[in-house]
Amino acid sequence: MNFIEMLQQAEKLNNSMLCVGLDPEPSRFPGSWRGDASRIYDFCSAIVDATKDLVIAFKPQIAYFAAQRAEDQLERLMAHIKRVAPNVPVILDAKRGDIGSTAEQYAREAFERYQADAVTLSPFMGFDSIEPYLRYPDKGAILLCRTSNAGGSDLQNQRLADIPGQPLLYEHLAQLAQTAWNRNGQLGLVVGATFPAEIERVRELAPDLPLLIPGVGAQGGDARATVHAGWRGQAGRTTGPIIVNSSRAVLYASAGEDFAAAARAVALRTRDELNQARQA
Ligand SMILES: O=C(O)c1cc(=O)[nH]c(=O)n1[C@@H]1O[C@H](COP(=O)(O)O)[C@@H](O)[C@H]1O
Repeated sequence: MNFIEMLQQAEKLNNSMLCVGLDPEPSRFPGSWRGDASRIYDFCSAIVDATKDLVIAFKPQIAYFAAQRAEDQLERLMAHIKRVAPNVPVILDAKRGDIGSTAEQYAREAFERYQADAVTLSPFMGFDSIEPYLRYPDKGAILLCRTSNAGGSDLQNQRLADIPGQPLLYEHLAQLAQTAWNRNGQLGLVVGATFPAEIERVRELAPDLPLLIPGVGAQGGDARATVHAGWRGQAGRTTGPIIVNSSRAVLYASAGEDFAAAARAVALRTRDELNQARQA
């Protein structure tokens, strides 16, 4: 089963568009685990166990592991997710982007070492920096397009005068990902929940692609507006799935021993809020 099929299956099985982001910060761990980087696996696997029936995907952010010299714990966590939630795809958030020969190594890291089902990529270096990931036909490659941060506008909202129609950079990217770059149907796009109008524009330009939408929860993105802008059921359209990520709001819902139950409660509430927006 390829990444897109896995997404469709998990969406249906768990009735969910919610992705729980795994961004472990030891300083925010509960009780006696606080500050202890050796507990990263224990913390994340408890979150996975508590939410695995509520999500369309999990998204570990590699920097949180690498910064703590905890890559071995990330390997164990990936294996754990495959064991306890084999139907839930895992997106390794690494935002890689480099020349082809180096990209080959990053692709090996994501897909062979960590066994990720998809990886996030920065498309700034162009198609030959993306192509090595497309050699893994069952895997997904999700390109940054219109990111959730304020500085995303610095480049992504610039107009490209030399391209017919003079699109904004993020619009051009969405168009390329929907068409010429999407050789094997593996691509997806990142669009921030903090910019619903841009989600709608990307959805217009890339109707078939999965959209990874971070920014609900801690960054204040509106779940309802996100679904209205990006979900497939609107106005009779059939479009790719949306994967709405929340990390800190779920992970750190409680600083006490009840952290996993509290994470589950927030994940459940967010999943239901997203689902309700499909009806309204
Ligand atoms: O690619 C991403 O996942 C990403 C893209 C983007 O535009 N904005 C963004 O916040 N992210 C990631 O999504 C997560 C958001 O975390 P919270 O703000 O805690 O929900 C972090 O892991 C970010 O690195």
